[in-house]
Amino acid sequence: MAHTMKMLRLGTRGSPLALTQAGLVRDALLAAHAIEVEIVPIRTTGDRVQDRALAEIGGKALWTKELDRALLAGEIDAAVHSMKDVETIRPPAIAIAATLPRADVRDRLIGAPAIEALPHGAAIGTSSPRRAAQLRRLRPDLVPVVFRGNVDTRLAKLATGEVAATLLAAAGLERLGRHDTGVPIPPEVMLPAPAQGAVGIEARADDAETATLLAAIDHPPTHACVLAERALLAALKADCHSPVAALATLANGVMTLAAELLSEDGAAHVSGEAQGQPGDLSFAGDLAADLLRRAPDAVRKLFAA
Ligand SMILES: NCc1[nH]cc(CCC(=O)O)c1CC(=O)O
Repeated sequence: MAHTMKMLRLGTRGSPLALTQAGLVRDALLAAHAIEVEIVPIRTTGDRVQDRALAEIGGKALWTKELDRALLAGEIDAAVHSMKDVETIRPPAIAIAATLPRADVRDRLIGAPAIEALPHGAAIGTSSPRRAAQLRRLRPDLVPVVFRGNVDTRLAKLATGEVAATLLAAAGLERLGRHDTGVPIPPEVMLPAPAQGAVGIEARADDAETATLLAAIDHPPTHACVLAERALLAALKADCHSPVAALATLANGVMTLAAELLSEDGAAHVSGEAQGQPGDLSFAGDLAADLLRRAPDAVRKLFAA
């Protein structure tokens, strides 16, 4: 053999969804380059701790810490993430090198045909402060209960009748082949989490070779929208445990960023929208400041602490 092909080691969490997403990244890389790709599953804190609400653990970097360590130690060349689980502030030595095209951004309700159709006082399985607050804004009688585990675990728990319904991201359900599970909730009714539906690939900031390989599979519109949603989070000093929703969309080169902040019980909320150019995300920070200015106290105290 004259040549050994370049081998790119791709770190990922080990859940079925994470492995599926890593497979999408591998397939895209193999289609773009004559390289080999090895998928390296890594167990994260978030995978180990299944019995408490993540927000309760209060831990940071639940899904990324171990992958960050492996990346910085050179055990892997890149890490695949659901971007909505990635901390707002990343280590300076790690860069978001690419994002795949975004999937369906909506949440799906599973267990009832519509939020209005849920029985009075129904228990809804979710550990997402955003989903719990949005549900209670629409239906203050509903009772969110802690619901953890990967997508299959949650669907199995729902089947036991422990809760009347649950909400899951359409993106994850689609990627797992569950095309008929649940009904999509329009973003006008329930704005999704920042970066929902976007798969990102991170690499070491000083690794130019990997950056070049990943640039070939980047989807710039998705990348720009994810950066805008993350810029809003940064300006709010929020993270994936904050009751905040945000969605950026691009049309004719103009980006529109919609956002909503809620109190934990959804009784207080504020929402707004801003437009700008994808090359200058200052409008995201301006929107954050405007929302905080207009927010009721019960909302403001959760942000920009
Ligand atoms: N927090 C868990 C998580 N992280 C990413 C997804 C789904 C895929 C995505 O939104 O990109 C999910 C499950 C869910 O919210 O239903």
